[in-house]
Amino acid sequence: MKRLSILGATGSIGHSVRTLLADAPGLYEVEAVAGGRDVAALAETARALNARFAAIADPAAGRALAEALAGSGIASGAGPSALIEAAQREADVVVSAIVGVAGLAPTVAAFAPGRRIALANKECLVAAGAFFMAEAARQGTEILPVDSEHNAIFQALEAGPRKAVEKITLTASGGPFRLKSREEIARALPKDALKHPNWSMGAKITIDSATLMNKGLELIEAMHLFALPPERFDAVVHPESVVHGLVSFVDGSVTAGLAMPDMCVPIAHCLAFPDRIVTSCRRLDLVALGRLSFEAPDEARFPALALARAAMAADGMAATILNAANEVAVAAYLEGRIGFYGITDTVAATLDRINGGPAPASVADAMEADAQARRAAAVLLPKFSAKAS
Ligand SMILES: NC(=O)C1=CN([C@@H]2O[C@H](COP(=O)(O)OP(=O)(O)OC[C@H]3O[C@@H](n4cnc5c(N)ncnc54)[C@H](OP(=O)(O)O)[C@@H]3O)[C@@H](O)[C@H]2O)C=CC1
Ligand SMILES: CC(=O)[C@@H](O)[C@H](O)COP(=O)(O)O
Ligand SMILES: [Mn+2]
Repeated sequence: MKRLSILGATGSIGHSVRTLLADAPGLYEVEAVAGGRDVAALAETARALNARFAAIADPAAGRALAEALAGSGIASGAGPSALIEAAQREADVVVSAIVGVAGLAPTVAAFAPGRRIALANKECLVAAGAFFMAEAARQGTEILPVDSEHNAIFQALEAGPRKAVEKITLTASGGPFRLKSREEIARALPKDALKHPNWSMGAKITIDSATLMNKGLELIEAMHLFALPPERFDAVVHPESVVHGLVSFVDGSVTAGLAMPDMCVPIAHCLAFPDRIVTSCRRLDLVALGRLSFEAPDEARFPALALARAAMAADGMAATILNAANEVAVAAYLEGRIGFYGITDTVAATLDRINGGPAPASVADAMEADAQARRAAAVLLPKFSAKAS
């Protein structure tokens, strides 16, 4: 039986992977699972999946994890070295689903000849995309996109040669504030921003969807995954989240990936590719849906898109800075320390403050730029504390 390891096993993506493993018993046995701080959830996951090894990022949680796994025969470890061990243990496929740039080092550590990375963590590609893709190719590691839009595009691209691709379009739900005024959005509380209209996801990506930064990050992610220049990528708002991505070819043909908004679908594709497995994922019923609608994103109410596009076009570490500042600002917003527009204000101010530099050529480069941006963003945050602009 093939082996699977799951980095970020206790999160939203991790749960969808569990659903699929239950749908397809006998497809994979689980080698390693890794999580951040939640010992009880990680121990429960490791036991349920009968994993051989469990790693927790919190260095102080090692003893608690070992105790929670006592009698199970599951080995465990804590801290950065344990995460690397989880990533490097023998496995055919590694699911990369840690949230944030924290996933970069373990994901790169998982690269190995002939191995597949089922990549959910988009921040890896935003922070260090050129290095990440080149290193995967150098090591003979296959990168398959789990992110719903990129997975749809990956499948749609099979319809023609890369040189015949005119444009790639990602869809955006528009988030919970699609129909709200700028004034209403400025007052939005985390509890409102966390109500995604279509997807149930972790907190960080859900806030990114509300600002539309998620789509900005995804444009950068797509540029690295599909190796086309920035101007070939576009985003369109599609409130139903049924069409996930489209590929326009030079002859006027357009291929698209459709599915109900259920991460089970792209994950199933990544786990089975090039085969297909029978799943319990939600099925698409066009008649029941009735209509699919599309509109242009409003970049005035959602400034994140323009910030991400500028970082995408700038060759260098702008996207690394953007990602780090966004992570800091989203955490501050969730803690009630800044207003909703404080997120994009912090990102813009951090990008203004740091004078660029070359694109990261290693994980260490990326983490150094990330740390520099976090320090700058932390200094800038108080400027936006009372200002629900
Ligand atoms: N959810 C979705 O539908 C989609 C998610 N993605 C991407 O997938 C990634 C995961 O998203 P999602 O599952 O929603 O996030 P969640 O917040 O639900 O889960 C995050 C996971 O990462 C772990 N984690 C957090 N911090 C660290 C750390 N410092 N070191 C190691 N592990 C850590 C968490 O552990 P713990 O539980 O202990 O905190 C948890 O297992 C993100 O990059 C997101 O953008 C992409 C497309 C769709
Ligand atoms: C499920 C998935 O892939 C998310 O990235 C999703 O796209 C978020 O929704 P938005 O389209 O609102 O950003
Ligand atoms: Mn997505």
